[in-house]
Amino acid sequence: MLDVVCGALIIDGKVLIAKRSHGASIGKFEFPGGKVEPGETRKEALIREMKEECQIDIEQVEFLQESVDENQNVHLTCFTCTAKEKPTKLLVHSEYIWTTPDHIYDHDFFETDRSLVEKLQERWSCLNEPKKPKS
Ligand SMILES: Nc1nc2c([nH]c(=O)n2[C@H]2C[C@H](O)[C@@H](COP(=O)(O)OP(=O)(O)OP(=O)(O)O)O2)c(=O)[nH]1
Repeated sequence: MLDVVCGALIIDGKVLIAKRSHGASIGKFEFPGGKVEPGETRKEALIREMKEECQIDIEQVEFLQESVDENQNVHLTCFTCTAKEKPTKLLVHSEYIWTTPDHIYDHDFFETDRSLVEKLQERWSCLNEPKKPKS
């Protein structure tokens, strides 16, 4: 089973989806991410993939949901995360779209991610609550 991690990057009340520019699923939208390498934790893998694919340092990395696709033989783990800066350069994707969970499937997005997107919808209002100042 392929161990894959992906990141729902949330900035300014929107989540990033990215279009694959190569490989088997070219043209499909996904959450950026990739395969976990030997010796890495899943969180470490996501931090590395977000740096490689989007040139950003992610923060507040929190487990969201996992799913198993028996057909593709993929175990997918999704984390929510944020960053100080939005990615500016397209490195391995051909397009970035900032959207909300309700509109992710307006695009040709991985069906395997359905349960991840549902969990993101459930958590969305919490994730976007303004942070209370510390007293
Ligand atoms: N990144 C990512 N992959 C996903 C998602 N949903 C989903 O089924 N996948 C699948 C597609 C691929 O079979 C696998 C990820 O493989 P990949 O080829 O992107 O991984 P990678 O970046 O490490 O690959 P590589 O090009 O370095 O070999 O997981 C998703 O939301 N994000």
